[in-house]
Amino acid sequence: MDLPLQQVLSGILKMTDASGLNATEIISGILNATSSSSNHTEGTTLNTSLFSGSMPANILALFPLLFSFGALSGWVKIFLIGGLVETCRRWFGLFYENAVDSFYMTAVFDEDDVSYQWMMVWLSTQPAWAKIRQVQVSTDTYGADRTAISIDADDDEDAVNTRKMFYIPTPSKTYTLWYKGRFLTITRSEEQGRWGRDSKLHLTLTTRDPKLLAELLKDARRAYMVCREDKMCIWTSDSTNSWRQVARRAKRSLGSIVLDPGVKDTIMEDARDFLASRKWYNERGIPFRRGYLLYGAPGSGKTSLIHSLAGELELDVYIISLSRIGLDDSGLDSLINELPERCVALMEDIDAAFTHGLTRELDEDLDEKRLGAKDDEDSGDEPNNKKKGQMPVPNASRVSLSGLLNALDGIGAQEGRILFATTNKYSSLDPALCRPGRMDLHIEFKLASKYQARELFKRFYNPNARGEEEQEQENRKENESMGCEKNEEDEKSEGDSGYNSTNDSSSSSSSTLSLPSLRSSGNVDLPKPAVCGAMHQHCHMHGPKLTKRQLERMAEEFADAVPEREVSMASLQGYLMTYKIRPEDAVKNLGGWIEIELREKREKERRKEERQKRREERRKREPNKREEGQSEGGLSDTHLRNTENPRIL
Ligand SMILES: Nc1ncnc2c1ncn2[C@@H]1O[C@H](COP(=O)(O)OP(=O)(O)OP(=O)(O)O)[C@@H](O)[C@H]1O
Repeated sequence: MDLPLQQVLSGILKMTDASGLNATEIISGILNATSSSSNHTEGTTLNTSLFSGSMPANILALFPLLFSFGALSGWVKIFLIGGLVETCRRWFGLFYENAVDSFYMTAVFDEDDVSYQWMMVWLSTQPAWAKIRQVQVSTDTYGADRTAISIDADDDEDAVNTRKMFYIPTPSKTYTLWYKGRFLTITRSEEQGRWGRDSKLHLTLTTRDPKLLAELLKDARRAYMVCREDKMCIWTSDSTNSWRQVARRAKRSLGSIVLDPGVKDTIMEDARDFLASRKWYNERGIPFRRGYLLYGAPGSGKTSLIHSLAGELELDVYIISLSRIGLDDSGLDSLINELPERCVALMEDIDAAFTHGLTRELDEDLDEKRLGAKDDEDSGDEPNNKKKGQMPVPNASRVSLSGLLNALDGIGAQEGRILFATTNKYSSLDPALCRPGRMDLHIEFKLASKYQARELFKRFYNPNARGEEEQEQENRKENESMGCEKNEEDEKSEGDSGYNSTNDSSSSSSSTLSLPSLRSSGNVDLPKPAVCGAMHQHCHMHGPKLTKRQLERMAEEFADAVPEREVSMASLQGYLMTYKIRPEDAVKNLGGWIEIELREKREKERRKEERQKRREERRKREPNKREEGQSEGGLSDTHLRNTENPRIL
């Protein structure tokens, strides 16, 4: 008989002694049962012998024992003792864990959360991090210029031309640091998540004081804000309807956007006032949300202004692309619900989602192609682009108007967000979309005025100059606070145009001209847009330094030649780009350029009118056919003036 069997039998003997049963009988029964197999298999275990071959009859003898009263009490004792031991073990484990935990604070940071980025940036500011010996190299900036240690820190030229590289914690490795005299460990883990690899940071801080962790988080947030203070983050939604940071841009100064006097200030003040009025809204039970509708001519600065305002208000921009393939009502709803509390949500070309789900340009192209094909058909000619002309318009967006309306002010719509929507087709928007509560402030952007042209010129050749509006404001403030007028010297110090100014401090007050590296021949052909690329190579060169008076004079001449509300600010800027360092030529050649622009514009308008006429005629011929491209969402042609009281600037 092998050892395990002996142990079992002796155990049974002990148990039965206590219960007074005949143990010998039981044992002999078991021995009989095992004898047949153990005879020819030395060392067979109890299990194999009991359940092999012809034994079932003998094994049955065990059952009366197992269920007999005396044996049962033995089993109960075993269970009780076992249970007691296990409970003690668990209690001890729990106690030990709690005892140990009371000396630590732990926190987990998920990669999707911005706090993960705070920690990564904070880590990079730690002197100990510079000495680490095992790292992962990454080109991800985690929303700030510096996460972990930048390898390119001393090699700026290289870093400008290529993507920067960073040291980040290796997954599963634990790093130890000190924070305010406390021991801190950081471990980064990577797991396969539902949509790809999920990264987490696990932090353990040896302290019993929860405030220390809060302090660390505050420090981390501060480090992050300092790191990105002149930057703003752009977020878009991915195919899973989650927000992803896609870019980090330098903030654009509000002064670089030239609008008619008062417009910028009105929007800025309104937005600032809104952000500071949470309590006011709560007290009155008004949803704490604000919507701005920027409409008007293309290239008039709508998008630029939004980005600039967001930068000024230190808010990130969340772009909601209504025409994104795969986005439907529920996706839009969840996107809007997931917006952070303080942010700028941007819906560009809000009309496009309900017409074709395509960009305006593509719309017009397709319209033209379709009409071209149709006209060819009408005239009996074989259309060259018949296939293209008959190309079905892909309707990528599945967002309905009611879905958008619900998402904008439904129960789940995020509080504290500022919504900016832009459109070039104001009149085609549904009044419900534009009503106060959804779009509270409507701002029209027109083609360039003479005032804008003049300010743009000044800005272009002296980016550091303050605009007329800013200057006036500043003067007003100064006069108010000091009660004195600006002296002559101050005036002079602004004499330098600053255009391509060097670091030489003397230059800031000088009013001399530095020789332009590239002089125009005086009679330059108007460069076509294609030439712009070639001109770029000169942008690092120095242009003339203009005195304030020269700049004013040129700007005035420039503005005189720009017809009121005929060309866009974007095209004016494009024109100036071809004269980056030749302001005089820009003024001289403007007349010719304007002529061409106006001719092209008239031509476009004429074509548009013709198209419109053809459409009308077709409609008359086929009255029952719904006009192509009209959306299912059914945007109303009713003009907004019928809506409640939107504030229109
Ligand atoms: N008012 C302006 N002041 C300064 N720059 C302007 C202004 N308007 C347009 N620009 C310049 O023109 C370019 C295009 O401007 P932006 O994209 O903001 O126009 P938009 O009105 O949003 O056009 P769209 O309606 O086609 O989207 C930008 O590079 C911007 O610098």
